[in-house]
Amino acid sequence: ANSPPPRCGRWGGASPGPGVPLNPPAVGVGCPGHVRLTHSVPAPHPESRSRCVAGRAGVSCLLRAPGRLAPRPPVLPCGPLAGRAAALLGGVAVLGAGAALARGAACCQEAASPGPAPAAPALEPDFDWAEFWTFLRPQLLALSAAIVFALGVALLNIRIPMLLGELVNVVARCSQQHLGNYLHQVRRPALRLLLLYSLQGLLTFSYIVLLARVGEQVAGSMRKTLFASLLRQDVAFFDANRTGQLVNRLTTDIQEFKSSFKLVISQGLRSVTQTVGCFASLYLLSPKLTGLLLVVMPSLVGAGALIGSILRSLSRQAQEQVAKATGVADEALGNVRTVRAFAMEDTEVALYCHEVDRSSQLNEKLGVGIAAFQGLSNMVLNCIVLGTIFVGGSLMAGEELSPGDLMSFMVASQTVQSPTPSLSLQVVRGLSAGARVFEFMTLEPTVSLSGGDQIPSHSLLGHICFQDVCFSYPTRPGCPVLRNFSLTLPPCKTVAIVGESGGGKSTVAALLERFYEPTQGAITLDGCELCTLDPSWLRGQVIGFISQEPALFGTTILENIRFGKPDASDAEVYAAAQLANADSFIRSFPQGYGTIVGERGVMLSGGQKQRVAIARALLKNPSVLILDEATSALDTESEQAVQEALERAMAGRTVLVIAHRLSTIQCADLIVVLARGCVAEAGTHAELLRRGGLYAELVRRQATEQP
Ligand SMILES: Nc1ncnc2c1ncn2[C@@H]1O[C@H](COP(=O)(O)OP(=O)(O)OP(=O)(O)O)[C@@H](O)[C@H]1O
Repeated sequence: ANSPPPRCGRWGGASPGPGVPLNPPAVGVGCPGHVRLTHSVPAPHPESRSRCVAGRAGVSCLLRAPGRLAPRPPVLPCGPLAGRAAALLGGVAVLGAGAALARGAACCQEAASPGPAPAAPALEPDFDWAEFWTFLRPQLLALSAAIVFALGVALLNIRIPMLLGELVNVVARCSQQHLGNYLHQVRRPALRLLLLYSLQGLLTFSYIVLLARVGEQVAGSMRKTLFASLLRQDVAFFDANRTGQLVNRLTTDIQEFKSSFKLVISQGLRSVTQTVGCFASLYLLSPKLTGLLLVVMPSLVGAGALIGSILRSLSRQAQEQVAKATGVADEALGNVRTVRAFAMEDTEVALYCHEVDRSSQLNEKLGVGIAAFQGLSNMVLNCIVLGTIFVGGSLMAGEELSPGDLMSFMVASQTVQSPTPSLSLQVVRGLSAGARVFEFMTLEPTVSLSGGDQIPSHSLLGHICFQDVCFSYPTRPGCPVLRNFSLTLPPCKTVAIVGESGGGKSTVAALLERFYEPTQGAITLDGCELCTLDPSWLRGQVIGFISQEPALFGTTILENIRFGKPDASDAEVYAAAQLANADSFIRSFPQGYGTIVGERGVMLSGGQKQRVAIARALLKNPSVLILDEATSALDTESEQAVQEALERAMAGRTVLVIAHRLSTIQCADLIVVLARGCVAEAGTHAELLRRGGLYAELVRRQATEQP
């Protein structure tokens, strides 16, 4: 009855409406002087209040701490089939045949087992064999040895049924002819069998160890390369892909690929060798019985392939549904404070139950399919065993076949049939998982992380110009956010951008950080176009960015501050913290700078987090500082501490302030009102008030909204 609300668009931002560009001239200020920001009007803008709740949930943060999901335990290849021969001696060939299919069924079941949310791309990417080869090549020696050992096991599996037949013949002869020296007669074939079993055990141990090593090395390198590749991608890439999907590629997909790879080498190679070898042995044992098998086998394999493809598709649907359910849980748990704040626990539980129920239905359907497949296969395989005994018995009666040959035939024919169903399913799953991993591994970002010119620190002024910049987000190419936007930020001056929500203020900061490239126009730093400058130098040494919702990592305060400059000494960290007004509160903690801040800094207050973030930004001593609504999420008391820190931090730097609370930017050298993607008004606070335009209207509105 309580059908849950659709999830799409829950966190979606409003798209900008069509705007009329005003095309104002480029604006700037020239008078030098120290700037102090005041905070005389503490009343928050209503938008700021709403951000205070949503922002804490991490919805609008620019930086996110990477999620960590524990990988599933590795799946070892299935064991050899040698035990089956002994079982057959006791006349339980039926169970042996069923066991092989049960493994196939188990693989299907595992396929549908819960895991982290997988990616759901519209089109399945192709598997990149060339890329795969680069990971495999360093492991070639170990892999070759593993293959040789696995082939050795396969050859022994062909040979063992023959020896079993010989042993049965000896046993039959002894019992028929009542030979007294039974032990003497069976000793030789039994010892040979024992030797082969031992060798088979040793080879099996060796190839599994080697394959585990190769699998881990390949998977490890793939994980490292994929992670490095993901971190290199453009910010737009992260707009388009959910974190859960990306983490899934790093964990589940690589795990799946590794399991399939190992299974293909261990079982696939063995089964091909065994099938060819066993058919040859079967033909030598009895051409007539082999002919019978050849008539039945193709139809069995065909039917198996058909049912297998239906099961695979069901398995994929079930896996996607499980991922959907996991996604709902992931989102709710990740935003638990927002869920709590809105008393949405029951709705979230209902939503999760809905997805889990659908997943259970699909998995039950899959279970029915697997059961039918297994039941039918068991019946057919047992009929083959029965047919073999029936036809073989009549051949034995005509003395065309010995009991030992019949035994060998039955064991060898089971070896041929066993590995097929689970393997084909696993190969398909492994290839699609591998294709998803390689898809992002080979993706090249449009802006590389490093490379380009650097301005020597002694001549760096921090003079920034936006010249007729037009911009649309790559995920919304038809919606222009900035239209012929022009602005100059003179060195060591503070320029504030104000305007309606969604007007493009944060976008200006994102372009300056080169998170995105302008669609048209240019941005220059001291006359050099940003696109010619080294992005890692620009972000690492020139620009300090402090956002409304600072993203901290779940480690110590010291390490969080040092994130701004990894080679900074402890003394430098303490100095930055003092400048950021953070040193005293950090030292008041029992562990001081060694205090763990919790996931995304959850164990610190908003104001404390912000001051740690300011210290982190100041540690690199940036020439340009961007403050993106840095105090709007704070209460008056915290704001005061942060504001003091910011004022100290701004001295002697070019500063771009994005503000909602107009009270905080009254002393800026230049205030720019952004409307519909371009500069609608520009001037000092006093000038703009005198003009009585948009800015004056904003000030008036904020004043009346004060409690
Ligand atoms: N990553 C993104 N992908 C697509 N569109 C975006 C993205 N970020 C912002 N937008 C859109 O761009 C427009 C400008 O957003 P921006 O965040 O720059 O506005 P703003 O003036 O800073 O707003 P606010 O004051 O509410 O923070 C909005 O319509 C928003 O929906």
